[in-house]
Amino acid sequence: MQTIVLGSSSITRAELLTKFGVPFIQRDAGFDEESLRIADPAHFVYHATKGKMQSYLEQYDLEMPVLCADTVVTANGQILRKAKDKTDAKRILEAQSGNTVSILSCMIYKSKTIELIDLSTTDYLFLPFEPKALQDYLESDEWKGKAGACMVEGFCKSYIKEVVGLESTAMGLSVEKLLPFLPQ
Ligand SMILES: Nc1nc2c(ncn2[C@@H]2O[C@H](COP(=O)(O)OP(=O)(O)OP(=O)(O)O)[C@@H](O)[C@H]2O)c(=O)[nH]1
Repeated sequence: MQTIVLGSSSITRAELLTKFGVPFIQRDAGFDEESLRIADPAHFVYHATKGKMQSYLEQYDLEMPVLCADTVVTANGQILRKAKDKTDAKRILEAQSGNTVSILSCMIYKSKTIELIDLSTTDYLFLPFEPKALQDYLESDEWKGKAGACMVEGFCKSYIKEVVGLESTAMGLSVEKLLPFLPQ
């Protein structure tokens, strides 16, 4: 399979590509999502991904195909981004405890011949987070750099009562949907 560029600084996205056997190099696309003033989660995650791709293409050519992505978590109609600090992480996680949470991931894959845009959602119904476990998670700092301070494969896993959608989407990259389009 041809090597692609992961235009993202995300460790989790790198781990997902590795898990699915996709050869890649990693470059930060260098786009500041904080510049976006968009309230709708789907619009936000699409324009953030588009911004990352545009920023990448201002710096690099398409000799190698490139993949950019963005992820947001929503609960009660609010966008829950990355937590600024532990207090913010507590607020964001408490908004998800015992609640229905949607995690939206958009990805744009671009080569010389094709462009794929995918926006997928994974919906969770979480049981209430146990207060001591939540406090331990907050102390762990594992929530840092994660949309919604959420780790569906980690802290949140034991609280999943119902799920509809891919785990990879919830972790930041719907790899299964990309695989059929990757050059062999
Ligand atoms: N491990 C883990 N990471 C998650 C989960 N949900 C979201 N993330 C990560 O949270 C981050 C969301 O922030 P983004 O702004 O989309 O991406 P980023 O990490 O800042 O990286 P860039 O693509 O360079 O912007 C991504 O790295 C996702 O992979 C999860 O359930 N588990």
